This record gives sequence, C-alpha cells and structure tokens, in this order.
Amino acid sequence: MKKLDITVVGVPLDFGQSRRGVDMGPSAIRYAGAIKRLEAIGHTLKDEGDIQVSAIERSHREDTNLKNLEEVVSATTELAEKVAAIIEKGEFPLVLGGDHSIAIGTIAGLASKYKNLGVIWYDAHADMNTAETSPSGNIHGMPLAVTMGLGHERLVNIYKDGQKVKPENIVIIGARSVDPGERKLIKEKGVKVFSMHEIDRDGMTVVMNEAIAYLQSKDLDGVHLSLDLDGLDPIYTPGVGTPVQGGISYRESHLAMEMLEDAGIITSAEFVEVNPILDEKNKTGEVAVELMGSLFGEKLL
Ligand SMILES: NC(=[NH2+])NCCC[C@H](N)C(=O)O
Ligand SMILES: [Mn+2]
Ligand SMILES: [Mn+2]
Repeated sequence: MKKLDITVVGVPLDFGQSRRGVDMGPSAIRYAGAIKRLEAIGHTLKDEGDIQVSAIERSHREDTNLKNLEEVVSATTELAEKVAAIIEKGEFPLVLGGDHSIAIGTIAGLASKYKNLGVIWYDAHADMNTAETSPSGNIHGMPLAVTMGLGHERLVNIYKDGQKVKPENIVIIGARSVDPGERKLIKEKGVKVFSMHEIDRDGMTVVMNEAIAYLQSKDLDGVHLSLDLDGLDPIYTPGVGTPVQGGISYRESHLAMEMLEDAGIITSAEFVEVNPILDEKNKTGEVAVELMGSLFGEKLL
C-alpha cells in the first residue's frame, strides 16, 4: 500500500435533508477512531477540523423545492475551496459528513484539478433528483445530478461553472430506491448502475471487478469514492436518515473497499449520512471507520 498524506475535513451540515443530527456525523466518525486507525496503517494524517456551517434561513422555500438552498450553497462553496487547497498540496482529501449534499462541494473542489474525474457512488439512492423531480425538496437527494451539471444554477455553478463529472464516468453501487425522474436520467445520460439486483445475482466480486474495469477504460485522472452509509443494510448502519431495507452487507462492503484498494484507483473519499442521534451506540460511525481501514490498506493477514 502506498503511504498517503491524508487530510481530513469534517462538514457538520444537516441542511441537505430534514432530520436533525447528521451534523454530528464528523464527531461520531472521529470518536470511532478514524485518525488513529489510518495512522496505524502507516499513513500520515492531518485533521483540519470542521468547516463552518452557518444557518441563514432554514426554511423550505416552496417556490424552489430546494430546502435551505443558501446554507447548502455556502457550506459546499467553503468545502470546495478546502478540497482544492488539499489536492493542490498533493494530499489525499478525506471528507466526513454531514448529509450527502456535501458531495456537491467535494466534487467541485476536485474538479479544479481532475479534468476527467470518475466517481463511485456507494448508496441505496441515486441522488440524481433536481428541484423539478425531487419528491422531498431535500438537496441531499440531488448531488449527483448537480455534478453532471443538472439542477439549480446556484448549485451547478459552485466553485467553477457547470458540469464537474461526465455522466459516463459515474458508477452507482447498491441502488435500491430510485425515483421516477432519476430512473429517466440514468437511462438518458448513460450512468452505470450496479443495483442490488446485480449484487444479488452476480456477487460483489463480479460487480466490483466490472465497476473497476469500467472506470479503468475511461482514461480518468482520478476517482472519487462517495460512500453513503445507507448503501449498507440498516441492520449494519442504523444511524442514517433515509434507511432502505435489503442493502449491501457488512462483509460485501469490506470486500468492495479491499478491491478498490487493490486496484489503487481511489484518489479522494467521503463518508456521509452518519447520524448519531438515530444510531445505536455509534455503530454506524464505527462501520464507517472500519470500512476506511479496508479502503486504506488494512489487511486481515
Ligand atoms: N443522500 C441520501 N440519503 N439521499 C436520499 C434521497 C431520497 C429521495 N430520493 C429524495 O430525493 O428525497
Ligand atoms: Mn442514500
Ligand atoms: Mn446519498
């Protein structure tokens, strides 16, 4: 395993959805021992603490179907600047959420360096709604559409105008709750999806081999892993705001992380949607840290 200079940034943002508590995700993940765990593998860790999240309105503006738009724009803009500065120094950004809307900022920052970025979206959801298709108005259900350049211009133009990632460079793993508008976009844009159906039918080994080979065929200059803890089954990660039954298992998830580490393709990562208020004794924060272990090169033997 290559030894990395990993820089950790926490984003205590809960404005991308409607349940309180996910703003405490970064603390829960740190408390579960993230920093020490990765240092023990031999990496050099720097924790930059949390970015400032300010409450501007916390109101659902019915005219836009975008809850707390101002707060999300301000936090993700700050995050994008931070991430851009981290990669500028040659360090590996590891972002701790916070709800999944933070990916808008992470990926915007990455796009300052990576001109042909790939994204692995490990999630029960596609997060490809726009204000027009969203059933909830929650921006955490929209980040993948935004990175493709679709959605409200305030979100699409964060840090740098327009599309950050090409749709054909995106792979979704674990999907099992997809809204009608998202289904349409997936087909229209040619986003690669390995849903629970493929995981059940072919097994995680085949799915990950195919996902990795697919990305390796794209001539990418970086691959970002955006891991929503609700990608796993809620029996393993109960501390999430939008749990969906029938998810990826704990073992399958470790295998997926190990295969990514073996392939050596991941250049940045984020772990999101950990909500300690909904959790059982920080189980979900602990799973996040365990998966980080595998992603960053821990071996059983
Ligand atoms: N990052 C997440 N947990 N997203 C859940 C999104 C749920 C639903 N598709 C929505 O748009 O509201
Ligand atoms: Mn999700
Ligand atoms: Mn998500």
